[in-house]
Amino acid sequence: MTLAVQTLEFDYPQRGRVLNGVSLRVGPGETVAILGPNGSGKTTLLRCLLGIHRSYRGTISLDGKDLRALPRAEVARRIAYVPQTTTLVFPFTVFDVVLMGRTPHLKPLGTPTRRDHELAWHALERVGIAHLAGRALNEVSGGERQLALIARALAQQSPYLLLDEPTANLDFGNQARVLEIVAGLARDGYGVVITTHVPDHAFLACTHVALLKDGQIQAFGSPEDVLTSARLSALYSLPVQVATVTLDASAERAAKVCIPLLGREELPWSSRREPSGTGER
Ligand SMILES: Nc1ncnc2c1ncn2[C@@H]1O[C@H](COP(=O)(O)OP(=O)(O)OP(=O)(O)O)[C@@H](O)[C@H]1O
Repeated sequence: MTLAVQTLEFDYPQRGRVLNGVSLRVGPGETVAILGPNGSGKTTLLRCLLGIHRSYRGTISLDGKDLRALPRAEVARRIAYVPQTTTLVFPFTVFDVVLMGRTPHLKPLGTPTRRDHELAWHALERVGIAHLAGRALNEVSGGERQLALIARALAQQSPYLLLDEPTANLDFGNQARVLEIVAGLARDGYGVVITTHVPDHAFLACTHVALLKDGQIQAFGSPEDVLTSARLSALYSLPVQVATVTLDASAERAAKVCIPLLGREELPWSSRREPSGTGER
């Protein structure tokens, strides 16, 4: 049971090669963060994984089957997608939009059942916006809309979820809540892929991380192994320090944080740097 990408290449006709030799995989209980600069190919990769871009070379297999050989409805039942933004022409309510997540499970011309309604409510409650159910999606804030789109994907109950910058429009608290949801989904056995511009989020919520630059994977593995100062500095072309911050006086609880140095010699707050060769990455 995996969503596996092997030596993927993709070209846009006017742009040329955008993905080059990309390989990675996500299985149940795993969350892969794709990190990379603007324009490195993250959204294009997600679009290939969703079967939207089909003219790629290489292979994408979904639970052992070639993605391109699967009917679109089957792909939709197995992979849910949370886009960066959505604008709706019609004034659908938040609840309507979440209920649309059940569409791949409906019979042709079928209408949602009571169970579908229950699953939509459950998804709204899980992301903490049940109180917005009756509001028009176009009239809630950008962050609330993002949470509604995540709820729609949860209602879809697909074993794989792809989220394109799920924390982009969210305030600090909602970013943490979404990361908690993402980590919880993996614990519940989903396979999750997120794109993000925040390396710290990979430390906080992901089991794996893939670094993508100019359409090529620079490294793939656990955040602990992959997110080093050297790799992040090369990825973003600026000095980045990965530091370990202790969370209590006994230093038993610690977290890794990624800090762009912005020309500073010293880090801006007290932190425990790991010995050279292990933490000083
Ligand atoms: N429809 C398209 N036609 C032609 N070129 C495109 C198209 N969509 C994206 N590109 C180009 O492909 C490259 C990768 O774009 P993509 O959106 O996948 O990057 P990204 O890593 O998701 O970027 P960002 O972090 O800014 O969202 C960019 O150079 C972009 O300009």
